[in-house]
Amino acid sequence: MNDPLDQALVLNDICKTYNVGRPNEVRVLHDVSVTLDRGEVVALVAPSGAGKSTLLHIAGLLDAPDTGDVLVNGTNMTRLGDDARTAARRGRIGFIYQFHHLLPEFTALENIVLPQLVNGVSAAQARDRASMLLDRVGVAQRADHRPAALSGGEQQRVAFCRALANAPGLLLADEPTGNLDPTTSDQVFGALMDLVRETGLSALIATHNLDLARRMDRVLRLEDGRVVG
Ligand SMILES: Nc1ncnc2c1ncn2[C@@H]1O[C@H](COP(=O)(O)OP(=O)(O)OP(=O)(O)O)[C@@H](O)[C@H]1O
Repeated sequence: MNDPLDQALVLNDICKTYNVGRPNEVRVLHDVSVTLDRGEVVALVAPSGAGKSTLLHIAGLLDAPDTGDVLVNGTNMTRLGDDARTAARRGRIGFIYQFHHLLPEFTALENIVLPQLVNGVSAAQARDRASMLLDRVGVAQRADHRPAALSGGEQQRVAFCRALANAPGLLLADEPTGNLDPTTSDQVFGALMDLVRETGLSALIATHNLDLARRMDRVLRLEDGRVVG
């Protein structure tokens, strides 16, 4: 039996239904179980509407399952109160969306500094880490630009850095390059994978792009709210 501490993420028999008891009830996830070992990078491939975003939100503690358990680094998050769950989300999990969601009034650097300040890191340390991350993804020269002055690929690279700002053990990404043209998507995805591998992160990355999926350790398929392989 595996040591639970070797598992970055365990989803056990997750069920989720929206609008329970109403005519528009949608059963989205049916007994979904997923395990990610530490350092493993897994692609989540699913047709539109299959429940991929719902699953990522539950794994990222942004939404709660109706039944089932979510364990991050061996800690059962479903049993925690709201404050402890928020702290765990901030410190242990990085999230990347299809759209960057950077704060428009702050520079690239400041967007990566802010989540660290919220997590209690000193301003000097936070700036050092933000600079280091921007350098790793090749946008150090854009540190003082606001998001509107960056290209789509640069914005998404900055969003990767923000997700890694607090050195989480687990990265969750929902179509992280889905908003970019194919060439840029390929380059930006390469930068993300380099960063993930260098930092030894575990990651669950949803994508419709099978070429990108093949660059990960394993592909998990979700259909009609069930894991099919
Ligand atoms: N808050 C909600 N209330 C009601 N139904 C919802 C809600 N969120 C999602 N759904 C429904 O649940 C199903 C799964 O949605 P989800 O967003 O998880 O799919 P997805 O696989 O990520 O799709 P896509 O690839 O198109 O983003 C869809 O039928 C959707 O309409």
